[in-house]
Amino acid sequence: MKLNNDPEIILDNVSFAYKQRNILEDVNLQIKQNEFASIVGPNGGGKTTLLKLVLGLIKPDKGKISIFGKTPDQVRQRIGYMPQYAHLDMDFPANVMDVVMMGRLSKTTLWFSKKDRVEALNSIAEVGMTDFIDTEFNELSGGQKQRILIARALCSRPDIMLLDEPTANVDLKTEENLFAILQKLNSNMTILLVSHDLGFVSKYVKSVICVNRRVVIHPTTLMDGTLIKDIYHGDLRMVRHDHRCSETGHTYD
Ligand SMILES: Nc1ncnc2c1ncn2[C@@H]1O[C@H](COP(=O)(O)OP(=O)(O)OP(=O)(O)O)[C@@H](O)[C@H]1O
Repeated sequence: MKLNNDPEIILDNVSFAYKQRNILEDVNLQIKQNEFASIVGPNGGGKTTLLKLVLGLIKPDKGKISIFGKTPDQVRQRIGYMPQYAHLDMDFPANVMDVVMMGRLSKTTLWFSKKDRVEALNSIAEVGMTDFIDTEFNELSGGQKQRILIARALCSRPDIMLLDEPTANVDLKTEENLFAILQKLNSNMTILLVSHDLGFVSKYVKSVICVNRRVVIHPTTLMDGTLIKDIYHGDLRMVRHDHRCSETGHTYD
């Protein structure tokens, strides 16, 4: 696979406000192909808002967003999205296959093709859930639901995957399994993932985007200490914070 060194996602001086309340201000961000970045920051800091801007669900008040050199709307089909689990209303009967097939719905056709079904089955296999194809979504455990939601985002075969807290409410073992799935996918797609953890992230994460009205990108440092591994039960990377992320923005020590 040939890597393109030009940034895939560019946010150029982007600001966004809800009802005149500034949520994101002067955001400059460049994400390259095959990046695996974790988006961290305090509650209400603007992480989901950042994902929605990249998806084109909301538009910047100021500045420009370019993805593969186009607007988010123009490349929407190339982006997979897994929304925050807590925001998902799945209070209707649907089995695993139905839920994953929703990821193949397009604006142009109202029916599914054989290819749609094959892609859905492949995505379910990729997250290790083939045995659950006919199971009701609501009967799955939290971790199994998260896997199926990843499969739903995956089955449109996106070049970029946006995931909003995919490991919320799952135990550490399940979290590790989900990250292992994402690492495999990262070999041919760019991954941006909102995470609740501020100090440590999975060893697969290459950089950390810190969002608190303003946005700063950090490198990650591989942890090889057994103590941290014992405490967190997994291989982790530490976020190198050489500044403070505060309400008023980012100040350097
Ligand atoms: N549709 C909306 N209308 C008005 N305000 C909104 C709307 N959606 C989000 N907000 C506000 O924008 C701010 C940023 O919200 P956002 O969901 O981006 O934060 P977040 O960093 O993802 O938070 P969390 O960690 O709690 O999920 C919050 O103060 C929130 O109340």
